[in-house]
Amino acid sequence: MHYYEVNFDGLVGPSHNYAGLSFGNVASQKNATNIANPKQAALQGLAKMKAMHDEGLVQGVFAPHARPDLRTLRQLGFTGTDSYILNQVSRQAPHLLKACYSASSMWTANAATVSSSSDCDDNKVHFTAANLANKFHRAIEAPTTERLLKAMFNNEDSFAHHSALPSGVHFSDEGAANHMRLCDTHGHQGLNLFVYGTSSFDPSSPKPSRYPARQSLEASQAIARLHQLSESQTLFIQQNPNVIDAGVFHNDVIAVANENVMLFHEHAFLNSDEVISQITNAFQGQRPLHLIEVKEHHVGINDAVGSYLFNSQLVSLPFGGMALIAPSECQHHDQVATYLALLQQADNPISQIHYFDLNQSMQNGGGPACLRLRVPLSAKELGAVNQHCLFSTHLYHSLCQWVEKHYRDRLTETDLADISLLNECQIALDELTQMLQLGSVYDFQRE
Ligand SMILES: N=C(N)NCCC[C@H](NC(=O)CCC(=O)O)C(=O)O
Repeated sequence: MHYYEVNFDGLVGPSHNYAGLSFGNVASQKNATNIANPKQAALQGLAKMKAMHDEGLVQGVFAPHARPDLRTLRQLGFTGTDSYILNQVSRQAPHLLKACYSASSMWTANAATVSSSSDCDDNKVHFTAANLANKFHRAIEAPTTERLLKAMFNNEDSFAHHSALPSGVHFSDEGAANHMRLCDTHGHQGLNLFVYGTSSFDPSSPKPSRYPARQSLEASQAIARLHQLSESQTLFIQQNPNVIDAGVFHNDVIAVANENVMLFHEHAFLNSDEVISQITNAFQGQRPLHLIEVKEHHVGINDAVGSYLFNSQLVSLPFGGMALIAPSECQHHDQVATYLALLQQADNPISQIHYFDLNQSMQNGGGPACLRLRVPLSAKELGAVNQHCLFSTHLYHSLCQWVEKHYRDRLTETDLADISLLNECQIALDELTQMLQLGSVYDFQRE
């Protein structure tokens, strides 16, 4: 049966802003005081989805979360009307208002870990929503993510949903951003690579010293168990703590894989030579494995973090070959652009490189690969997906009109206390859930 890799891109929410919330994510901290343009951010994301769809790939849309997260603010002791809560929190705890207003759910590579039915014992596609325990503004995402996933993949014969792992740092889990899969084609058994920052239970495990490790080994192990993955086809690989300290807060900032190709930086993993031989030995595919290592003298770690080269999407094209979907920052970085030109010429399946302007998301540390959740699906499973969440030219036009109608083109911290922003967000999202036929997934629709 034919299999597809469907990319479900996070639609940028109407409250997209820069709040400096992610310690260890260099871009988020650097741009903390920038003025955001939510309208442009959403349109940039939609342009990428449209281009992927036009390439002949199957593309999906992942709805944003409702912000501000009033349920969390009430849980933290704020009471009264919505407008009173906004007033109180903006005076007493502006950092909480920023956290509860973040549009961070746009980075759907962190929404969940997904396993192909070809890899799971029960032949279902498995989803575990990420608890995102390391950052408060992201740790509040899991309940809505779970609801959205169930509304999009609403079929018990094909899909198995798991709740987020226990909250707290021990099982800190950041989803698919730390998972790669190597295989012949999407429908074949894959080799699952879980990349973690450190172990929470083994004090001797190496750790970064400056920035936090956001993925724990024990979280990755729990997901492999929940998803019924074969032990021989699952590897747990430790990230190099030094690159975490250089701003590589997720593996997808330093490595990307698709089918039989993995593009990675020479410093991505701890004990890299050993990791490479483990991967080579465990890979069961028939096609040649292309492990493309980018050397420091070609692209230094800081240039990789600055350009987000490895946060490109690597996709198989319908008529053969692969395309690298890179942020335009790579095109404007001399050394990286030179490297990519060489990569395209070299003997490997990467035949095309496309650049996208995702600058609004990039300024918060979210490149092309952060903005999408990959879901490998057989033709039958694809038929079981909520079809209203699959991209089409018609949906593209409807979503662009919806963005034009509801989104602001300027948002700063002071706007967050304004009740009219809250109302605008709720009206927009209510309309969106009807367009995507998601049902009442948001708290404000359920109260
Ligand atoms: N690499 C992947 N897969 N995802 C990128 C996530 C970026 C996100 N940035 C933020 O949450 C910044 C929000 C702010 O500062 O306003 C984060 O650090 O979790």
